[in-house]
Amino acid sequence: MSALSLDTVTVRRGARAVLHEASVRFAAGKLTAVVGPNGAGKSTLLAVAAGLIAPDAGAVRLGEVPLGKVGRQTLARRRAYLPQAPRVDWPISVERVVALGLTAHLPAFGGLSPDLRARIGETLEQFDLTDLRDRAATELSGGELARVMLARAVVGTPEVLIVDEPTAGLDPRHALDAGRRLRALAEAGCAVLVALHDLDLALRIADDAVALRDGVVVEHGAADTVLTAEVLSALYDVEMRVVRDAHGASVRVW
Ligand SMILES: Nc1ncnc2c1ncn2[C@@H]1O[C@H](COP(=O)(O)OP(=O)(O)OP(=O)(O)O)[C@@H](O)[C@H]1O
Repeated sequence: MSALSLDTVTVRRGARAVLHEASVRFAAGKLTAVVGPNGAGKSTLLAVAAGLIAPDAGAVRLGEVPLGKVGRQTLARRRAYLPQAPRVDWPISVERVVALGLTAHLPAFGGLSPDLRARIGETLEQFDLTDLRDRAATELSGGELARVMLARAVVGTPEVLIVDEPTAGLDPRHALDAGRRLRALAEAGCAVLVALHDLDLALRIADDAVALRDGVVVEHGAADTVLTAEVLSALYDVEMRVVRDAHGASVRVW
């Protein structure tokens, strides 16, 4: 059974299908990179998978259950979604932003249990945010805020984590850290879906990959069969090579 699946899902914007009959399965314990050029439909695929957009045709299922039949609180507990370039609009501390990721886990009344407090502390630590915990989130740099929002998405240990371009704006160390955290979540059993323009990171962290172009899933499978020179060159309309050495693989654009 897949943790999350899309079955011939179509999303239309006006007369145009920006996602066309997409069928993809995301397994528990796997990190899937969603790649493709600008406008290919990656964010649309992620938003429909998260239940934020209702498909015009086809079905999205969490486990065996259609998303429309999953209650809102259950959905908020079981899947986390982090959009591209998230914002915080009012001055709230970093620690509280991260705590918001636990909202669906809270009892209706009363404060945070020691357990949940400890989880917030551990998550701040993992994302190198302990020193920033009392800072207003509105006063952070773009990369710092990106780390805070990723921490908020994972603090509730979701079964399915959907993340749109989590490393945009991060410096190399924090981009790698974020990639490692996503990998660790997958290894702990979470189904992780990540839209990525950073193909080197995709090669490094992905088990599976989905290649999208013009709203169509052109390839879907094990990352080493999708993230190949042939597929990537056709996908991005530019000649690409995948170079492997003792340190791993990277993509070169010719
Ligand atoms: N609200 C909307 N109304 C009309 N068209 C839209 C809307 N949202 C997205 N689109 C169009 O749908 C297509 C897919 O957009 P999407 O954001 O999913 O692409 P993407 O692969 O995530 O792109 P990028 O890499 O640039 O972030 C694009 O052509 C976009 O212009």
